[in-house]
Amino acid sequence: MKVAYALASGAALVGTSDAFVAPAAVRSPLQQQRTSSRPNVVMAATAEKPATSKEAQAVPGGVMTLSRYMLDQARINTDYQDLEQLMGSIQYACKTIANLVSRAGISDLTGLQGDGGSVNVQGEEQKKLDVISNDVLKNALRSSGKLGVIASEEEDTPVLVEEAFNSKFVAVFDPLDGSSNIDAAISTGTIFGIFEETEECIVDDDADMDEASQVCLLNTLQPGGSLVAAGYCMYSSSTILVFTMGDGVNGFTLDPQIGEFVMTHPNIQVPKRGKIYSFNEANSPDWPENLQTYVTDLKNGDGESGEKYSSRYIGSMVGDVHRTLLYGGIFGYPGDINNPNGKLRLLYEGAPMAFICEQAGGMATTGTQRVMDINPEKVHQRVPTYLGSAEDVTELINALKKEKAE
Ligand SMILES: O=P(O)(O)OC[C@H]1O[C@](O)(COP(=O)(O)O)[C@@H](O)[C@@H]1O
Repeated sequence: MKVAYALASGAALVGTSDAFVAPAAVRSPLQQQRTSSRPNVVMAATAEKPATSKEAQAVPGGVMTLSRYMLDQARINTDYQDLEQLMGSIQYACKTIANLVSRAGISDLTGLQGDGGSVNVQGEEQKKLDVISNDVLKNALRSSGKLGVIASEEEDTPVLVEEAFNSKFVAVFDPLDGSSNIDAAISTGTIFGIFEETEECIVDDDADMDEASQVCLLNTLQPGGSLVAAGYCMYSSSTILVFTMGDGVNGFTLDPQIGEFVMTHPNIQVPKRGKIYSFNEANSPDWPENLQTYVTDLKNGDGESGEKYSSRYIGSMVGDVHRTLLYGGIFGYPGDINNPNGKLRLLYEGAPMAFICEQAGGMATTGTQRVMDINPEKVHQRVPTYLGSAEDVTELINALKKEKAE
């Protein structure tokens, strides 16, 4: 029996120190049974005394691999068994994409897809690796048998997974985020979000398939607050997979020697405040004046902390968010006079990253509301996104409330 549910928009933020926890009333069965499932080492970790990478890795008889971590979760809490299998497919896909990305220049995988290039539904030129990564992830997710519907940046519309009707999950993903950087071998990444399928998507044998598939396709349009898992895999000097299942955030580094993701970043906690801002300032002339003032103040040390901030911007959301989670500060892609909703896509960029950031003790906002509270209307809709340290994001929200120059 599956339970259809939706996150009550406007649910109050509970407890800023630890990651946001949806009020019990609106947590899915999978979300409700989470508290008791972290391995002791990670449980013992605190912001003050986080478990060292060595401690987190060291488990009886070897290292804490992602596979082992998920097996532990599924043993502790049977509701994780389906997610354990799904994460198996996701990590396989990320290892494959990591290998393709690292050999792109060697195996002629740089450059645009097809002769004369091809564009996706958003009019963006597709890189060869955009298309290949999309296929790798789609096939891996399909083979899990756990997915009914998938939505991808590289697919015009959500795709129904015929062979998995009566499945359990919906996956949304950006197979190769920051692909504009791929030919320069600068960090890129895969972003994914997992929702539970809603009741309406259970299809009886004699159901009208077209109607059913329409309903199922709509299943992808769920708010971030309904995510049951989200993560990213960064392809950079190391390949690091960071994810949450709604009870904290853990990071695993791909050890090429054993071909396994090994836990290296247990219980990631984003610092309460940072000293780095990360925006594409080339767009600043088109930004709202109060945002321009906010960034100028950070530069001059005229912000709340009185610290002079530094600027870092890779132009790959995964790279910029990963650094922000570890070092603190604020990353954003604001709306501006030309693009009121900015550039980042809500469903497979904004919402999954917001879930991870909140689970790590940070915040994620559009400037006026939690990114996680937005009910998507379109699969590829964009959303202004600011995320990072709680004190930095709060300062930004207050700055955006300020009227034109006082
Ligand atoms: O070049 P810009 O305009 O600063 O945009 C960079 C942003 O666009 C993105 O590359 C968009 O993602 P895709 O590469 O998946 O289309 C983000 O990763 C990044 O944060």
